[in-house]
Amino acid sequence: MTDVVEIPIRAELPPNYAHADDAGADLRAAESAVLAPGGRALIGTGVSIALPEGYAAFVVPRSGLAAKHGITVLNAPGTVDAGYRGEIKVTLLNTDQEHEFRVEVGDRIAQVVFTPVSRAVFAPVAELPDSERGAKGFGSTGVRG
Ligand SMILES: O=c1ccn([C@H]2C[C@H](O)[C@@H](COP(=O)(O)OP(=O)(O)OP(=O)(O)O)O2)c(=O)[nH]1
Ligand SMILES: [Mg+2]
Repeated sequence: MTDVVEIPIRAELPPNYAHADDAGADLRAAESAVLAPGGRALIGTGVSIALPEGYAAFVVPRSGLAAKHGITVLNAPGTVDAGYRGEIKVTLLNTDQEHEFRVEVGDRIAQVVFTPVSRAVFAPVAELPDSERGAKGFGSTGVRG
C-alpha cells in the first residue's frame, strides 16, 4: 500500500496526481509566462505547504515537456525545506534554441515528489573506511557493455 502523508496546503490550484500510484503530483502555473529560446522564468504555483518535520519536497521536471519541448527545471531537483511556508515556485528553462515556450495559468509545468529525508551529523575522521569503488567515478566504468 502506498505510504500516505497528510500535508497542510493553501492553494487555488492544488498539485494533483494523474494516477493513484504516481510518485509525482503535477504543479500548475499560477501565472502566465513566455520563455524565449534558451530563456528561463521563475513561475509561481500559488501553492504553499507545511511539510512535516523530517520531510522534503522535490520539484522535478516533467518528461513530456522535456522530450517534446526541451523544457526542464533549471535547479532540478528544486528542494522545498520542511520549514518553508512561502509559495512554491518553479524555475523553468527552455533549452530549445529556436522556439519560445508559452505557459498559461493552469498548465502543469513540473511535478513535486514528497519524501522523508535524513539530516547528517558530520563526524570528522583522519581516514575514511575502504570501499570497493574507492575514489573512482566520473565515468570510471565506461558506457558500453
Ligand atoms: O524549486 C524550488 C526550490 C526552492 N523553493 C523554495 C523552497 C525552499 O525551501 C526555498 C529555498 O530553496 P533553496 O535552499 O534551494 O534556495 P537558496 O538559494 O539556497 O535560498 P535560501 O538561501 O533561502 O535557502 O525556496 C521553491 O519554491 N522552488
Ligand atoms: Mg538554501
